[in-house]
Amino acid sequence: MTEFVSPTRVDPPLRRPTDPTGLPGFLVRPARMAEGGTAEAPQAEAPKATAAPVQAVPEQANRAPATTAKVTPVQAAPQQVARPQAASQPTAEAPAQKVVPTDPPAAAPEAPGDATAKGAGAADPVTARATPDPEETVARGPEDPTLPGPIIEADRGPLRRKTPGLDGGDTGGRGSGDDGGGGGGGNGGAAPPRFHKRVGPEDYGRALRLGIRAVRRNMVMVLVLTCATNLLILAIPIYLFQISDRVLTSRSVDTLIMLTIVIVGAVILQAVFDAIRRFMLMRTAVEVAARLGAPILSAASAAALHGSGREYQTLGDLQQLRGFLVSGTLLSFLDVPFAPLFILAIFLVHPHLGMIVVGTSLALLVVTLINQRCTARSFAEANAAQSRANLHLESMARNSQIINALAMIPEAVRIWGRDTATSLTAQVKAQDRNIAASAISRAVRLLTQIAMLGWGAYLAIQGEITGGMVIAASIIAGRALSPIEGAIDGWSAYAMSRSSYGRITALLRNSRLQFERLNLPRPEGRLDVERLLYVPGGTKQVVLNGISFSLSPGDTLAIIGNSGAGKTTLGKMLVGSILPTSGNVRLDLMDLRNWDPRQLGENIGYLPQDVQLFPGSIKDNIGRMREDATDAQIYHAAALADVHEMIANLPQGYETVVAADGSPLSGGQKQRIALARAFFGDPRFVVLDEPNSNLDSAGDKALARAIQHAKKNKITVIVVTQKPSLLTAVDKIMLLGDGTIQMFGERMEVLKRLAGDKAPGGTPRMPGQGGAPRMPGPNGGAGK
Ligand SMILES: Nc1ncnc2c1ncn2[C@@H]1O[C@H](COP(=O)(O)OP(=O)(O)OP(=O)(O)O)[C@@H](O)[C@H]1O
Repeated sequence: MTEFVSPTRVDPPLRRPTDPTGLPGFLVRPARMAEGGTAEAPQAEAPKATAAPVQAVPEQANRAPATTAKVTPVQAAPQQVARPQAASQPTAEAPAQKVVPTDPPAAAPEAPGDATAKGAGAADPVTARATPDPEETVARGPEDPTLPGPIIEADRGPLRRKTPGLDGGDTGGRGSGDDGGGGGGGNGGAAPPRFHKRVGPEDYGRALRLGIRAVRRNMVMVLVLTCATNLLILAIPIYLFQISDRVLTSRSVDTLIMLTIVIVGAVILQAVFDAIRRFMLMRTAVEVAARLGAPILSAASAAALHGSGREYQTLGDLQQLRGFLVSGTLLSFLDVPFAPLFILAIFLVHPHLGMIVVGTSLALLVVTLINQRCTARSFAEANAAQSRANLHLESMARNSQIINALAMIPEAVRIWGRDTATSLTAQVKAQDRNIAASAISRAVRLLTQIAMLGWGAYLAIQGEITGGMVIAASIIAGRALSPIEGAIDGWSAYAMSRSSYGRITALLRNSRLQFERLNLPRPEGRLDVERLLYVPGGTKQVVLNGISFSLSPGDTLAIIGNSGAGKTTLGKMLVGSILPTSGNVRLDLMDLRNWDPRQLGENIGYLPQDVQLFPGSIKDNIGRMREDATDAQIYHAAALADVHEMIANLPQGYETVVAADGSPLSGGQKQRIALARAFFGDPRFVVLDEPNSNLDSAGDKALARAIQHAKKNKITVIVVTQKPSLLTAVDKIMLLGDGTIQMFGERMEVLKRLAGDKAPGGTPRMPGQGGAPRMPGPNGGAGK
């Protein structure tokens, strides 16, 4: 299975805690029924735990008093407690309605194409779990006083009870419709219930702090080793000094041997320490990349809600930072603080020589500062232009086919070349100055050594120091100045890494704290949209204005309207992929922003207008790249989108690998696989944006069946469409115009109002099909 970059949060597999097999619900159902009575008893005896979520939501309930009783999780709980008894009773009395669960192999050959059409057919895993099981009812006992609502356990989130009315499809319960849906447990059956493990909050600032702390911790050790290395560097000049001034004058072989042994030990130790600090820096770089990679990617994805996706480039910044941590430049920077120590040693040899080195160091410092000032802006320009070029490159890779087909290669290359050239020009400008600064610093260093030797010789002639001292001081001066020179050489790398670090910290610090959210019971699919306003960032264009409407669980709504009316934008907002400038989108009363994002995603299906599949197998794509997606769930979703037969005809079937451009699938096939992905896991609320734009008649039928299935299972569906054919499948229609609701109501009612603009043949003319639809008055029926 293709590895999918995972965010920092890792959710547990979608398995029942009591299900050691991990098989999907409908496969293990019979065994479960047998053990149901005992296995669930401990959970049923946790009334206190149930009380927690019940008390948690009244505030939400107050916001929409008219309908709270039906859908508020809080208030649904008592109903859930009562409902299974009521639901189980008729089922027990009417065993003929029981659907015997079947294995997928039995279902598989029959399911394609007619899985839904069979309705309550035994082979359909959807319906197999949709009917309450009398056996389970008997095992539990209809008089069971502890019958369930969702239970929130201390650290495992809401655990859905395995009662017929609550879990795994409660067609009976939901069929009545008026009981509030029983907490939204019904899902058509095949998907196992969700269990949400509570995980710590996604605090990017904390991840950054931990990353910095890891660097600091290692750096302390690296600094200790650097200190030791630099001290040991003094061994060679001292050795030279001792040889020339002591051994040669005393002609003592013993002293020579002793000194040589000591110096060899010091040099070996210095090499070992130096190697260890390099090892540590390398591991520090890896640790930083490992600690910050996932938070950066996660924060960049979150930031893409408001931005252009440019934040993804921050991962490149992390690479830059990692490279700097293992570079020689950093070692030079680390060695620079020890330069005063060497200068002190030279002072001890003779103050004049010390003064020469101090003067040189100051000169080098000035060169460094001038270099920094002269190159900073150019390096920043180079970075910015390189980012633009990279963005363009990514878009070229995505649109390679269009570029080829329309012979746009010269233009694409020109745009990339322009940004790259800007970047390179700025880099050359900065590097020119950098090279000049390096040359000056190197010349200064060499001149310093000449000055030291010359003046040292003079001092030796005057008898103030010995010849050995002159040579030793010259070597020490070289050691003192070389890290300064190295720092100047590597200034560009340092400047770029500093900018990278700035972008990383800005992203992680500015990202909204992803604090821990209560895992709610599975939503029923009630949607409340309140006064949505959307003005894209950096523009003054009002794309959506005052959009308010509500849908009950199981409602199907078609959004129609001319091109540019705001349909796609509204669809994106309804699934939380973009955030409104003001207003709220609530699923089961809770604002989308306040849902646990992972839980929300699992309960939402979305088919975007511009279908993109991930590079990976068809199986992975349908299963939303989840590692815990079961084969049964994937098959169920594929059967629902009627794509199983098409997949079966591919040489590798479900294991067929889809490339980044979607090949080898056709546009329609991609759309149907994306439809299967949208319905994967039986979400409670689905938005389909132009779902049939590429579909043939078979695809259209599959789509109608999927919508039918959604209706039957009380899944709320919104379809953005330009095609009249889909309107027959929906209950309600919304006409959007210039970002506002022009009409909203029951299908027939809206169609009648549109009928004033009839197309030949009596079909109401769709907006955008020539001629504007007749618009109602200012109070055009929009709203709840
Ligand atoms: N991020 C954005 N920045 C600027 N304008 C935007 C942005 N998003 C949407 N718009 C504008 O909002 C308007 C509505 O766009 P949207 O894609 O929602 O229309 P639509 O009704 O789905 O059209 P179509 O049927 O052609 O897909 C367009 O004029 C579009 O340019």
